[in-house]
Amino acid sequence: MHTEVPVYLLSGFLGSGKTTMLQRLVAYWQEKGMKPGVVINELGDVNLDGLLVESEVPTAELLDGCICCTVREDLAGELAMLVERDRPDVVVIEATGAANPIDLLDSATETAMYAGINIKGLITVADAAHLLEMYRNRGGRTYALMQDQIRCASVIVLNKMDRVSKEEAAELESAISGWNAYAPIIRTVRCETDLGILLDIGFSPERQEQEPLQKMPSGGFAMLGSGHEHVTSYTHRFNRPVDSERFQAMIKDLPREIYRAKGLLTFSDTASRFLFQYAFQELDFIKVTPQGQLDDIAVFIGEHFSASELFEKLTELEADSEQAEADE
Ligand SMILES: Nc1nc2c(ncn2[C@@H]2O[C@H](COP(=O)(O)OP(=O)(O)OP(=O)(O)O)[C@@H](O)[C@H]2O)c(=O)[nH]1
Repeated sequence: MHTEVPVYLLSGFLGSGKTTMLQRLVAYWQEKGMKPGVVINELGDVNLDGLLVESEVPTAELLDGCICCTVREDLAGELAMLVERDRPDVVVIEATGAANPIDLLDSATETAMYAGINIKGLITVADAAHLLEMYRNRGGRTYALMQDQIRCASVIVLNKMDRVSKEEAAELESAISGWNAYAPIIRTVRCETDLGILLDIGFSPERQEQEPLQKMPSGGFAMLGSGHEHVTSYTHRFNRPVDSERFQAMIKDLPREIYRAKGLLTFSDTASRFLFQYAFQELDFIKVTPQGQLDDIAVFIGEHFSASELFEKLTELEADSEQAEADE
């Protein structure tokens, strides 16, 4: 007889720190001698987050669409297959930052009916600085989506505490408690926290009995269902290595409507390849050695931005880099 596999859902707006949390959870379970499985959903058509998860971890990918709508049916199939094929002890599903968690919960709960899994609950990771800005300016669909993600959470990880003051954190916590009075709030930098405590306080059986997953403060549902058709993505495949400094200058100059970008790049002026991450005006690089043949690629995500303008800028960057190299 198989026991049910516990499944945790990981939500949070684009760039909030979900993959950072996913890596910590995987390491935590592995340290305990468990075999975790992961389901990764990306808006673009390549799995860049997968590069950050060790290759021996059983992984299912849902690319080029969002769990809560276009790849909804695939989630059920992929999750059931992962459980059947790899027999993980625990599964974590990382949704795209644009996912509406209610639809995600709905889809996962449906799968639970036949796939031998037990949905434990939802961890929502929030970028404290980004959320604060949205909270102060109020309004907009991004803000509504961030609130939805918090409303549905079993536990809230208030991440990027290095980017807000103590007073701002307190202001945020009081706003968050107004949206979700039940979920504990855990303050973190780079999602670093005692995961034993996080999983315990967020998902103990007593807690779930008192507060079923979909229970939200009254009126919560009225705000939901906004969808995310306003969020668009553009994927660029590079034809040649680009100059790292020119690339950074281009990223710094991106319009505000583009709030998230990530990709895998070969620079003309460095030896190794890099995974770049751009989230809410912060740019990060991680050295990577991808397995197999992976092209240089960048995915840009935002609201109502011009893909053709971006395409032109990137093509220009490639041409400039080629010229700079020829001049050397
Ligand atoms: N300053 C700061 N940066 C952080 C923190 N946590 C994560 N980051 C950085 O924020 C960026 C986005 O982190 P991810 O974990 O990829 O975020 P995500 O939610 O998975 O992003 P999407 O996959 O686009 O939804 C990366 O460059 C991280 O290194 C933090 O606490 N403080």
